[in-house]
Amino acid sequence: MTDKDPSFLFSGITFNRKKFSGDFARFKEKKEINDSEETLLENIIPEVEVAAKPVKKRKRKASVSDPVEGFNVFKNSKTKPVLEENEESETASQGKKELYRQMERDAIFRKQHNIHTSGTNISSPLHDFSELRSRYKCKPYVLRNLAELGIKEPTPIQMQAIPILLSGRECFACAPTGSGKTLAFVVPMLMKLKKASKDGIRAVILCPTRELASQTFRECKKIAKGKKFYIKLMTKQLANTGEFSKLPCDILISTPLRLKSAVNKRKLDLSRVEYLVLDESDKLFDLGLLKPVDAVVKACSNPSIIRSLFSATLPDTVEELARTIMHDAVRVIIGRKNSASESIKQKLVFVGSEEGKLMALRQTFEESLNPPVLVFVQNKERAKDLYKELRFGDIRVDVIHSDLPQPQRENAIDNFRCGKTWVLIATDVIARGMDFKGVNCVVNYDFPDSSSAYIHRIGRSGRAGRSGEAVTFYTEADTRYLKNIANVMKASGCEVPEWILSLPKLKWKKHRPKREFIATKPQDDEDEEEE
Ligand SMILES: Nc1ncnc2c1ncn2[C@@H]1O[C@H](COP(=O)(O)OP(=O)(O)OP(=O)(O)O)[C@@H](O)[C@H]1O
Repeated sequence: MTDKDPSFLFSGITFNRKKFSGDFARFKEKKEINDSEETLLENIIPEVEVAAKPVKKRKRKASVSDPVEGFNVFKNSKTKPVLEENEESETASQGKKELYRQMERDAIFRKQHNIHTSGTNISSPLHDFSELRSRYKCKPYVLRNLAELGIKEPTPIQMQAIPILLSGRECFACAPTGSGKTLAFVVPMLMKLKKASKDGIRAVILCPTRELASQTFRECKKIAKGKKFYIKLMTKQLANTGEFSKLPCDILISTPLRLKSAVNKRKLDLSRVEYLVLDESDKLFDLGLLKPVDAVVKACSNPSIIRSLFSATLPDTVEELARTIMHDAVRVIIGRKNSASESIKQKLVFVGSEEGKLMALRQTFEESLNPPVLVFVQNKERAKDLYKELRFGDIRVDVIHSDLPQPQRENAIDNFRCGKTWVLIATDVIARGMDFKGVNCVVNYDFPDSSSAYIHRIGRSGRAGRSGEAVTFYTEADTRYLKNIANVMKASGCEVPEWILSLPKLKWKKHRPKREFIATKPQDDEDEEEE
């Protein structure tokens, strides 16, 4: 990027200050708050949360007005109303008392649902979807569609993220895999957009993979059913030939690369976008995708845009980066940050060497194969190799990786979804966000390259309150990295052998060792045959 074309994520946006003087003043004020790190940390991050940066914990005395976790956030907040009864009129003081009571009720409710928030003046959580109507005048079609999909009660992330987004606040949210994050941003987006319009693109959802983008597209359509919204998926064809200037589009769902290329090459205008969602945000902020994401964020230049970030894993580095682009954002964490879903039974299996894996997998399938099963490997070559080994057996097996043409990738997903395929061999291309109903078991044939990869992979099972199982093979070479996975397992309530927990702590970047070929016959035999 040139100096004239500064990175948005790192340098901030430049816009016409005169034209948007009102908005600029608003941002300037917030920027000043953000500039003071102490103010930010003191006011936004409550002591109960894992702070983005190490902060000295201030000792605080318990008081009667400080009954539950979370409530203190408001007490410490600089924007909080201060009760000074002598100076206040009776009515105003009554109003404030009621406000505090409401805050206290909210804090109790959040505690019951494991919702942790930080930020000031956070909207009360939803107890029930019917509140969308009573509190926010939601149109009946949303409630009707939710009911038709069998969705009765909001999940904790929906309870809190929906009212935050409806109140016009930015938000970064971290909630376990399969906990309903998609609807947590789709529902408020549709409600805020109100009705279809032909005035350019109004909302963008960025997803790291095409499969996830098309799944999110379908989810949006389901919730918008009966209402004539223009919801578009950025397909290859649309990116290459679409008439963007005439395209009516309320919500555009895309991967970053396709969207960036449409913006650059075909002059797609994102300057009117009012809502931007970065789904699987930590993946989007990975080095490989950061540039196109940055370009898209920059192209969405509307100063009143509301951005939100969602993921099941939110590393501190991503949070720090996110803070540089967000304005007065509310942070919502469900349960513990960066933890696996508690409904998954997790197991580690020692297989000795690479050769041992194939035997272990075959044995596992012989003993009990309870489809649908997902088997994750380290890369596409290994996915192809493992598929070759398994495809002639009795098991209905298929494979998905990024070398396959798009229609074949879609077929693999569809066949797995409808039960035609029992075992799907996959690379991490489908490790995030994909919602396969009722995956019974995830096998990590190859050890995941990070603890967040582990959390996302195994999170393809145990979704929406269902139970699931995850088996992770490890070899001698993987042993050094066991502890990180074991910590995730322990935090989600699984038993882990003590010796693993006492292994030395290792700073883990990416564990992607060169692995031997997957083959039934040892490589030496094959060489002999060739000779
Ligand atoms: N309130 C609800 N009640 C019941 N089921 C729900 C509810 N909200 C969403 N679901 C269902 O839960 C499943 C998982 O939802 P979703 O894919 O949004 O999870 P997620 O949190 O985004 O997971 P991931 O982190 O893996 O992307 C979906 O099948 C969805 O339809």
